[in-house]
Amino acid sequence: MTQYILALDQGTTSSRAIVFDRQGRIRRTAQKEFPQLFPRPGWVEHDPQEIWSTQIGVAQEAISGAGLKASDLAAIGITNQRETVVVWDRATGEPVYNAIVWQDRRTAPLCDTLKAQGHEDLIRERTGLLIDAYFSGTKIGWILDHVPGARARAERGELACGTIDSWLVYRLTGGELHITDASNASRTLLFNIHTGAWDDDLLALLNVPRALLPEVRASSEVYGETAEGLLGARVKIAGMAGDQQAATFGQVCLERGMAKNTYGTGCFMLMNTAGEVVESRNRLLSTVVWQLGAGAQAQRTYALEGSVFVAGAVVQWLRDGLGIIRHASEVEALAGSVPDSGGVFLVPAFVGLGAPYWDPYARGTMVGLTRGTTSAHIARAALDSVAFQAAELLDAMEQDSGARLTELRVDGGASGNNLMMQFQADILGVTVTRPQVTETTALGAAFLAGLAVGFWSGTDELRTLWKADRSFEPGLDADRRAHLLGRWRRAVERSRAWAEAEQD
Ligand SMILES: Nc1ncnc2c1ncn2[C@@H]1O[C@H](COP(=O)(O)OP(=O)(O)O)[C@@H](O)[C@H]1O
Ligand SMILES: O=P(O)(O)OC[C@H](O)CO
Repeated sequence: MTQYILALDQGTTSSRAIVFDRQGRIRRTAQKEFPQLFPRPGWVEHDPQEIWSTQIGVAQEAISGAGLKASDLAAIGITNQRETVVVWDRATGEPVYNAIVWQDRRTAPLCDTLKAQGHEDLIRERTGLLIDAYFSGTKIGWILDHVPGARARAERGELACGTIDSWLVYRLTGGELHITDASNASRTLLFNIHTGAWDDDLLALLNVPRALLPEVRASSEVYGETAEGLLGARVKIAGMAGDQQAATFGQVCLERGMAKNTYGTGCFMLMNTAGEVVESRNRLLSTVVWQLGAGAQAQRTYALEGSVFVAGAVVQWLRDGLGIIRHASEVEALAGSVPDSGGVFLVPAFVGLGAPYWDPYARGTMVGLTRGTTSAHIARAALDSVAFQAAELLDAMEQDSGARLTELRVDGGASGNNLMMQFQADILGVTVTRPQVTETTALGAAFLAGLAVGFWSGTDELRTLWKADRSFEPGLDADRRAHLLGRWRRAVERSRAWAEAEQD
């Protein structure tokens, strides 16, 4: 009997594969990092072949490491770094260019033009997004315009494009399926989140031929099987969602008003708004969090999202840029060696600022330094900055949704930092709860796949599988909280528009 689900989690810095059992517990994990390519300042690329080879490699390793065979798997679920796009030749499967990664800023000038032409309202209304180089649409246009012959080949239907989920399914099925799911499609700037279809006006605006695009499917359904010979037996591919949406599912935030925050490279807070697209007045995104059922039965659930570009990455900077720690895990002891940041505020706007500012020209800033400032104060300010950014997201989310949060569920690599999680609860004034399984992104993909093949009976069963590990209760009074947030906002103001000024 098939007792396991395999989740493939293709992230920004590594490919992971995790085997889950019926209790939602991890049986085996395999992970492999791959190179980040920075061909020019502000450009970030991945080699799509490397994405594929690391992903299939860890899948094989996880299955054999668990002492299993592919025939022991009930299904595979896929989750992925979002917005990153690949364009490839339909006949040969060869990419025509590297994957352009979500962090890549090369299309910022084009986005400025689209904004100046007044397209922001149309885009917000149809896609729930705003105009920013973060999303896939302008990246696809860039590849078509810069790879010789690509636009003509795309128009003749010879090329295919897709986010990383599409690319993996295409390769897993031996080129049989060219599909995506609604949660990934909703990050492209080309997808109408109300109708659940690619939008001709947006395709025309961004000059993307329809023939390039994948078919949009539900997040939980049997799409097909892995190709013969790939894993030893053919396995059903039955779940697909963008990583932040999958984490929301893995945290079983299934009710309206429930929210999760994932602390990885960046930090992404999503609040379930059920069947309603809530229009943000605070520059948050509205996004499809998952689609269950297809065709006339399609049921799309939406979320408000706040996207912060630098969270755990600020700790990497302390390690690699400043050299004040050797391992990310050392930051807690260093930051905990002082009672607070000693008045230092660090705004990690290394690649501009995401929500709610969306300022591509902001840059990192440190204020409040004195002769008494030490590396410990800087480490503390770095951890505080992650919590302050999340607090601004929650504030915006509560205003937009009218919901008052009682608990924030947290996950991701940096959520293991107890000092940071305690400060997060303090500065939010809300209980912060960490589950036993913090690999909730992969768990969510497993849940979506498992539901489609009847491995789990339904969402009620999933609710029983989620278990809290530790809760952090808020301990700051409201005045102190408001004071610290006020100072943080002053620091943010000092970081804004810096790169723009430099160009003048
Ligand atoms: N103890 C810690 N405290 C703070 N940040 C940490 C800690 N351990 C790891 N991190 C950060 O967490 C991130 C890795 O988390 P992960 O969820 O694997 O990210 P991603 O999926 O984006 O690659 C890194 O940016 C790292 O600096
Ligand atoms: O790969 P991660 O975990 O850094 O997530 C990246 C996000 O999906 C970008 O939108």
